[in-house]
Amino acid sequence: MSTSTRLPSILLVGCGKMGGAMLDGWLACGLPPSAVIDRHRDTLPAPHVLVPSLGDLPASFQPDVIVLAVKPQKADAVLETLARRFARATLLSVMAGRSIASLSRVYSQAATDTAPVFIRAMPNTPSTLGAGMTGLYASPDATPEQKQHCDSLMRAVGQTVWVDTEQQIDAVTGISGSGPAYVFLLAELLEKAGVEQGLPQATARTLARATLYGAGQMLHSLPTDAAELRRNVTSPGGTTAEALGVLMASDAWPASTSQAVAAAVRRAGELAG
Ligand SMILES: NC(=O)C1=CN([C@@H]2O[C@H](COP(=O)(O)OP(=O)(O)OC[C@H]3O[C@@H](n4cnc5c(N)ncnc54)[C@H](O)[C@@H]3O)[C@@H](O)[C@H]2O)C=CC1
Ligand SMILES: O=C(O)[C@@H]1CCC=N1
Repeated sequence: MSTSTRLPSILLVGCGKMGGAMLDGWLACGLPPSAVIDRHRDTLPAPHVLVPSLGDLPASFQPDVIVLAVKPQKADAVLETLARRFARATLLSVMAGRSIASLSRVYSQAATDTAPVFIRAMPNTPSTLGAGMTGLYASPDATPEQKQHCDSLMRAVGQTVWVDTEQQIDAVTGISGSGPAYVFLLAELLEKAGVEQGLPQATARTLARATLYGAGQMLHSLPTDAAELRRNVTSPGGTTAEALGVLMASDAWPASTSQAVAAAVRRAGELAG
């Protein structure tokens, strides 16, 4: 997905699976001169700058937005060095769980006279193909321009929704942040079941992947409720009804999906810091 809005310049701290997925999308959308800090990233096209640590950044570099994409447990060391270099900054955190209160506390304790503004985003890895889904929450002191900068970054790699409370970002994490993993697990399990039913592995793999792709395309393109799309596949007395009788038993998918999402949300709360 491209965007006609000019993207802000960024300093991306952490370019692993999620940071890298977003960066791929931003580079494809004409990111203005920006910088990335990650020892494990090999290359970055000019005019962007790749450095192993903050101390290696050109002294004059001043990004519009600092994107935090390290593991939540690594955030404190990163924030302490950032606070000493960027007293006033817009920081977009994609870290699961870490609360704005905890991030602000670390920032303000690391240096005097800081005034950071934190915005939280919970993206997902389909961002690498421009098919991401990101939930955003801004601290009350964020300006419309700061929110617009962050929204345009995330819209450059997919869709965005803003939520009203910070707690809702944890729910977003349980649904769409972690959600691609649930779908990939379904692909694995369908492939395995196909092999159990006598199909060659490559055939089972193609069937599983193409089915998830086709069903995903229908969900994406049609306004129809998912329940109606499901009913359209389900002939009375037919094969799907038999399968759904197993999957829709109250102790099967309805229970396990709620429990799985609740477990993810609970873990996000534990990472708040
Ligand atoms: N992987 C996913 O699907 C999603 C991840 N997130 C969040 O994104 C963040 C990163 O997760 P992943 O990309 O999966 O982890 P990752 O381990 O793939 O990436 C983290 C990167 O941070 C780098 N790093 C570590 N310390 C650093 C430092 N001091 N300065 C600069 N770079 C440093 C590492 O070299 C690594 O490349 C996490 O906070 C996670 O909660 C959010 C949404 C989805
Ligand atoms: O597993 C995690 O903690 C991160 C956040 C959402 C997806 N991956």
